[in-house]
Amino acid sequence: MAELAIDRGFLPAYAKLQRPVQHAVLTAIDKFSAHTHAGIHLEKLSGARDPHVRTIRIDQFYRGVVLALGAERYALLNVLPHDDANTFATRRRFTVNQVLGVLEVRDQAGLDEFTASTEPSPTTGLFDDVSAANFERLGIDKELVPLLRRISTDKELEGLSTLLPQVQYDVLTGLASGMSVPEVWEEMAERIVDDVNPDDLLTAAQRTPDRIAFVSGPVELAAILAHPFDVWRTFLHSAQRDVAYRVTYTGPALITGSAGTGKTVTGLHRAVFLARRLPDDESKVLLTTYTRSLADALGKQLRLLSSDPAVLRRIEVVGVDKLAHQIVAQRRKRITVATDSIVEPLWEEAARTAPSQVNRAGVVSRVSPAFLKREWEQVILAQQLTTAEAYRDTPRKGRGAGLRAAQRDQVWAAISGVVDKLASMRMQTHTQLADEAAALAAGAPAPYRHIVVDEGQDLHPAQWRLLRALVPAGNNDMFLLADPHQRIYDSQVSLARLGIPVRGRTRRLTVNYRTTHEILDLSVKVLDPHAVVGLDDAPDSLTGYRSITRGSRPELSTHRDQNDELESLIERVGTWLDQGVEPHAIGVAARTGKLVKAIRTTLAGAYIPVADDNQGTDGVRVTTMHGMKGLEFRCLAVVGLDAGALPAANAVTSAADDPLAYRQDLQRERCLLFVALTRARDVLYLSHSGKPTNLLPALT
Ligand SMILES: Nc1ncnc2c1ncn2[C@@H]1O[C@H](COP(=O)(O)OP(=O)(O)OP(=O)(O)O)[C@@H](O)[C@H]1O
Repeated sequence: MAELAIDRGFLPAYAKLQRPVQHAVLTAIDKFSAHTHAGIHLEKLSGARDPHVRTIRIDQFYRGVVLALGAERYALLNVLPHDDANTFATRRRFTVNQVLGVLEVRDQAGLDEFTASTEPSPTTGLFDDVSAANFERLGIDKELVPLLRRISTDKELEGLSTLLPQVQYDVLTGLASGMSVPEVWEEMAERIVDDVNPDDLLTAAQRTPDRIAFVSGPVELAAILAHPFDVWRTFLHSAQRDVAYRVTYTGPALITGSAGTGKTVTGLHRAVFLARRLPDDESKVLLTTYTRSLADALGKQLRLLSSDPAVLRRIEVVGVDKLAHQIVAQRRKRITVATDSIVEPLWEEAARTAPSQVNRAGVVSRVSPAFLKREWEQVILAQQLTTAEAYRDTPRKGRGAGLRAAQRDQVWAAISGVVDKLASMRMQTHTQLADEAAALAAGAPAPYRHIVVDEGQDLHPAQWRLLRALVPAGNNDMFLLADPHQRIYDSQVSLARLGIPVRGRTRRLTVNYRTTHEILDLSVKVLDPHAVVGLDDAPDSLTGYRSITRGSRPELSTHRDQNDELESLIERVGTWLDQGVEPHAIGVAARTGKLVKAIRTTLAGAYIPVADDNQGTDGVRVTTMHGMKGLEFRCLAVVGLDAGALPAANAVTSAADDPLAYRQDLQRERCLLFVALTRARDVLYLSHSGKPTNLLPALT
């Protein structure tokens, strides 16, 4: 019986078809599976670049393009109107990558045209440093090398993006983005195979799950086609697949990768993979993340990925704060969480009444509320210090200028005042709850078999201690996803010191699936060029971080005052809506809650629907840059990018008071802007009134 596999490119093509054509496609697929080879009308094409390509009738206007893999197996590549299908089919050639043994497709006619229209580079070529032998080692075809020698700019290379086989293009963009040959090779190393047979397309296709899905039957096919836009459900990038589907990690694994590299997607696949392998008892996977709204989003995506009740029953999705709350609630009924609006005034009062300090240079300064709060969370709670003596002796790594013993006593007294007040009000912050929950969990049997953590870069040590206590140490215990470039709170965590050793089990994802090249280029320039330190205590660089799509350049709009700026925002959002962008696919971000409020009122006043979680209404999402974490939008406006607002004055220590803290605070503000900008998929609009922030690079 003939068997049909689905190519990745077929899904977006299917999504665009009218319902009756989609229906005809399903009928054709059904017939295909029911017939033997002899019974299927597969048409060979004259002039085809590849003898294995065929077309198949869908209806009187549409044809499917099919690749014969051998042994009565076929892959459905595309469905197009008759003439377009023929053009698509005749231009393409299918080969086997000489190093990875995977199936490759190239637009051979396009490559021929490109070669004919490109002059040899008169200046330095983009790949002058890469020898022919190294190209071969990285799986680049010999026949392509003369063409590559003609490429001298990123833009020219990009002209090849739709023509070259994807894996070879990935290698070339890696090299062009500054990765060395060994670094690119390292990324491929685990996937290299020895016995590549260039004529065996079937084996090659079976090795290419990021392109070709062999479908077990009509049920699986229907599940894939039910959400054709969510390609990630079926086709993971090979690097994502490698980490998500590895059978055994001999302990905690850390997956890093900057914004949009598919960490969440990879974590979801891992959770489902682990759940499927659990024995049929009460064993569970915990899938957790930083906030409740992120956990809700994870839950929704999880249900998109798997509808199997047995799998869903075994995966518990819950935000880490709620988790802590639940655990403490099992012990005592009355828990009152001290929210920011309760705690902030306490810190302000403590800072106002604390004695002023004199630093080593003799400069007198007052402690700020933010300093006290961070000192409590990042030193005292992080290290579980309970006495002034313990605090006096403790290292304050990463916390800026040193404090002498007398100063530490003053700081301790100020902080204790706040902690005592909270206790007298019988209230606890989320971090305190996590600390208590961690202690409770450590004394009880671990309830989960596996834990998957998304957005790990912002978790507090107390939250890590809690998670550590909830799963027994061993194979596949913890699967952690984090990006230190998106750290927007203060937690500087060393996993090793928290009993979560990831050495030898860290992997990095580098391909951004969300954001266009143009948006990513701008976003990366916002970050400090110095490498940041990851949760594994190692420097985390952005080498090789790249996008696979192109789009329009981000636009910076300048205004004389805020009213004018908001008027333009209304116009811009209105244009997006008129263009058919759905309200929920539009985001607006600002640095402060105050500006967010003003924007909401302005948009609502212009009859633009604004999302409101409290009321459960859908619409354009307007939120602070902090609230943007983990989200994404087709069109995004980031407004209020004024020098006076970003970096936010109250979030940055003065450089004169403490140069190290100043640098850290500035870095956090950069990360925050980076998080906001990288939420955009296709279009990014920026605006300011007054002097623009200097965190933003010049836009040309
Ligand atoms: N293999 C894939 N195929 C198609 N789309 C993908 C793939 N992997 C990720 N994506 C898409 O790219 C976008 C970013 O993915 P995801 O949110 O998982 O990245 P992330 O690394 O968690 O991002 P961030 O850290 O910025 O929140 C999503 O729209 C996702 O659906």
